[in-house]
Amino acid sequence: MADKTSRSIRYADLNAGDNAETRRLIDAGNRLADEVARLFPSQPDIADRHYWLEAMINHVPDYIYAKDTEGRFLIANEVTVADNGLESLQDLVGKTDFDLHPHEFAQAVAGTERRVLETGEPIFGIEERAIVTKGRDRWLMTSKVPLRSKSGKIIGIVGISRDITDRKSAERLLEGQARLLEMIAKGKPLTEFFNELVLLIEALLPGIKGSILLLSEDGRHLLHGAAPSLDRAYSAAVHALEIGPNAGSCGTAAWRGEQVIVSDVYADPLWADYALLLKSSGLRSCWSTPILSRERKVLGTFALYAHEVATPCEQEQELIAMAAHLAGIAIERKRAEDRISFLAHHDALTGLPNRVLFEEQVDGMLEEIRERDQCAVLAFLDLDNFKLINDSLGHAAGDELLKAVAGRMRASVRKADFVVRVGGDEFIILLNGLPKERDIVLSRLEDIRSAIAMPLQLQGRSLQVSCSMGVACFPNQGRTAGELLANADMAMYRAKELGRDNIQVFTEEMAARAHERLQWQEELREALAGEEFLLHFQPQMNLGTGRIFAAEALLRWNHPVRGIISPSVFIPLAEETGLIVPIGDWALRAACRQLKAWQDAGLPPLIISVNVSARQFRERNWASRVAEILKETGLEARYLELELTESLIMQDVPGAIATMHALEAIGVHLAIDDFGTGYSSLSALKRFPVRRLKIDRSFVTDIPLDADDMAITSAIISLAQKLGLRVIAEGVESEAQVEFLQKAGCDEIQGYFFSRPLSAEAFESLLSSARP
Ligand SMILES: Nc1nc2c(ncn2[C@@H]2O[C@H](COP(=O)(O)O[C@H]3[C@@H](O)[C@H](n4cnc5c(=O)[nH]c(N)nc54)O[C@@H]3COP(=O)(O)O)[C@@H](O)[C@H]2O)c(=O)[nH]1
Repeated sequence: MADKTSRSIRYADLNAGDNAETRRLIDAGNRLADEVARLFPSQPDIADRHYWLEAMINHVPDYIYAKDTEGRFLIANEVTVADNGLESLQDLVGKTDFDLHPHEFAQAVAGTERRVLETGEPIFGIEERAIVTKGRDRWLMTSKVPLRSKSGKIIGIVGISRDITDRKSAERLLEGQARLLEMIAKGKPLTEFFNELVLLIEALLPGIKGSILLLSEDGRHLLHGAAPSLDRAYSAAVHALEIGPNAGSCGTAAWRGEQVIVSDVYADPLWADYALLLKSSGLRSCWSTPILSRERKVLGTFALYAHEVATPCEQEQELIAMAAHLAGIAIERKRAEDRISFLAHHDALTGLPNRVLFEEQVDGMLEEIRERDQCAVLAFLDLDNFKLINDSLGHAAGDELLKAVAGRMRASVRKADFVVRVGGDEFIILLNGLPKERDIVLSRLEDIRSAIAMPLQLQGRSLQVSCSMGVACFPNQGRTAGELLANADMAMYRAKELGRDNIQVFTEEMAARAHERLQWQEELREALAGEEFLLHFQPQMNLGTGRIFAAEALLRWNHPVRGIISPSVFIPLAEETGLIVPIGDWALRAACRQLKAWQDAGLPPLIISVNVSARQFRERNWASRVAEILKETGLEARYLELELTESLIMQDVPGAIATMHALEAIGVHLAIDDFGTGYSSLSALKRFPVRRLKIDRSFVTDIPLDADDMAITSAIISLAQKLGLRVIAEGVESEAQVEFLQKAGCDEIQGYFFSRPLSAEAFESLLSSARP
């Protein structure tokens, strides 16, 4: 039983039996009872009270102290003594903060205390920095009150300070993280971000130094990222370090893809080749952690260096993990941004800069060239017949061709030159810093053209592609990028006009022609709106019966000032602008309406033949448009024949065949115009649902003088006969030609020999007079 007669409650006599656990409890209880009796005697005296007080303040983990009016320590608890690096209270008493701490810090403390002494007002809960615990920088939350004598006179201050370093660190970490995340969100440069990150970790782990290294694109080397506090010479020596199984902490961490802790670089074999590099910095241990992507690919390393032989504690490991994670996010984000920016400024297929990048940089480049008083050349380049290759070999082959050509262009120019893919098969080349001699400039461009024209293998075939180039020189033929581009474009247009596969340098004459072309285009638009177009009709005659069986509708432009204009002048312009589509529709509608009117007027039955341009024919659902026009005009489809040129069909044979079948289904007849000029193969010809071949005028013109033309014409006629097609010769002007054609077995003729194209009224009279 417990002894309740004294203040000391003892359990000494309690019988614990054989139970060891119970024995231990009884012993602990007795020890506690002895301690309580010692601390709280039944009759405490002054000395006891003093002792209690001292025991109490020594149990408190906060710093408690009193100082006189001169800032000298009078008394302090044990933790204050110890954390100031002293053995006993006697060592502290009489000393001031100036004796213990750096001047700047002591002055700040003295200032606060002076305020308390002078005002007599206490100060509660201020935050102040302190250097305690063997020189470690701490944060304290301090309250100071005046110390008064019994008479109420202020004789010093009493202070109590709580170490809030951990809380401050957590706050600083949070603030730092927020700042870093903001930097990522704002897309700040990576070096700036890395420096901030390393400095934050260094601030949280005093004495520790950090570094970030980035894995090179080839994945073999580590490149300098940031090391704001490390020796520059060391950072320089580490830059481009090859990663490997024994390449220090960082090289090995990047190689293994896992953390490598080297507590003593002088003793660890991983550092055998590198420890000397650290010698002058006094660093001893290095802990490196790989920075990983979301797919856990190594992007770089985050390393901490300490001056002692050490391994990271739990808190340090947490900070390392956080830093490596944030660095990973920043790197990935930057790479994604770079990729987006690259895609926005480059052509995805060829990797060449695109027009956006060109426009962003060209003015700056021209400015530099101007400052250096040099010349430059801007070439606008277009591949010849690219569409034909694309359509005949397919888009994949077209893409391959573009990539190959882009590579050849890039390889033919210097690094400082600019090769841009504008779109499709169009490119811009800007050659910098050239001499003024025209011959040298042209020979450089000829080299590029030759490089492009070298044979290349595409889908197992050997191909050669030519290009047309228009050139404008800076500064004489354009002082701004816009002027140069416009002038080079005009020169390129001229190169195309001259049969492609050549280079043309801009001249003022080209500008004048272009200006004129623009004016024509504008007038064409007005012509369509102002109903300035009309049709003439040229009869087609059956050689066997001598009867007019058809009329070809031929477009004319009745210009208010220039008078009647031939379609050979305006059709190419209309093709270029796309105006040929509405103009062609107009011609088709007008031709159908006219024939229907003649039919209604009781004229002999006739076929109306209408020319179709490539652009019109490629229009989506063009066949349905033809059907609509027939419906609208009331003409039966069987009276309409559409003339498609051979070259139009050959641009896209499968597409053309599909549209031809759609037209055939409506009931419209088809003829191949200009036959013999478009290289259609016999096998292709067999697949075209056409009724008539029209021998091109160029073969008829020199009959009967040219034996070759006669041979070709005969061959076309017999080919048509074998394929069961009717054949008509155009451009027939003489009796000799008629005789030859008749003998060769040609079915029909059209030409000035019989009649020139006539106005509707004149044609109507001709038809009426030819009535049987
Ligand atoms: N897409 C469209 N093209 C059209 C349309 N209307 C005409 N055209 C094409 O314009 C080219 C020039 O036509 P045009 O100046 O009318 O010349 C035609 C005849 O006048 C000419 N011809 C006829 N007989 C003779 C001749 O004996 N000698 C000679 N020197 N020329 C002659 O040939 C032109 C008809 O050619 P074709 O169409 O190939 O039968 C011309 O390419 C027209 O096709 C239109 O509405 N849409």
